[in-house]
Amino acid sequence: MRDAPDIKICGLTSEDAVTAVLGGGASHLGFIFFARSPRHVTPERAGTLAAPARGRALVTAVTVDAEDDELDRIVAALEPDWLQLHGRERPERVHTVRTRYGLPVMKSFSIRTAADLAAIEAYADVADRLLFDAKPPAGAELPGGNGVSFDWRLLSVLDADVDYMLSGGLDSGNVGEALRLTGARGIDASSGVESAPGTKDPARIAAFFEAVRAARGEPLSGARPT
Ligand SMILES: O=C(O)c1ccccc1N[C@@H]1O[C@H](COP(=O)(O)O)[C@@H](O)[C@H]1O
Repeated sequence: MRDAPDIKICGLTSEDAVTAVLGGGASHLGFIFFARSPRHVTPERAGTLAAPARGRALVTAVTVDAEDDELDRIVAALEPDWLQLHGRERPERVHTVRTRYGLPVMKSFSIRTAADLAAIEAYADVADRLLFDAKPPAGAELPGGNGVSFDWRLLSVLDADVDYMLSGGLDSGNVGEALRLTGARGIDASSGVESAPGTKDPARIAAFFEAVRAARGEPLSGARPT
């Protein structure tokens, strides 16, 4: 059996959500720094929310084409373990960010067709991990967090050693299929575990973790030994 996937729950804005995500066994927590997002938090608020995660899960700062001064503030206040670059950052910029902060960088790619995967080659030496998200729908305000999926079978052309997280519209109803169809070493969910944009739902979070366990044939947390 494949190793258990990393599980990142992104866009956390409340203590209750952080508790639910840590209780489920997440490997990564994500905080969004993008003013137009309903999940946007200040660096200071993210730092407070992240406190219980230290030593239990990796804290990820999600930014979109952020300049150095914004990244400086985020890194100082949050002390993230990872930086997720979810904009149009070129390979040179990814390299600069990684070097400036000495942190691992996850670079996102917007996927709709097979041709969209061509972009990843240029990032092979500068990104520590890739993240595949669906291309935002026309007119979308956000570059991510839109709750839409892409055709996961497109990823079958990737070499087995490509380390990526899969995101885009994942929820408890489809994550099992996503794991079955892809070689994702990590999965990332945001709007699929919310009751409304920006409001994480502890029951949906718990259902997401249960669905991952079920897909892997692991005992469910509610199951009692007989
Ligand atoms: O969630 C947001 O609001 C967001 C804003 C700006 C950049 C990225 C954002 N979210 C990322 O989008 C993907 C997929 O989210 P979803 O599950 O489809 O809602 C995830 O990696 C988030 O980190």
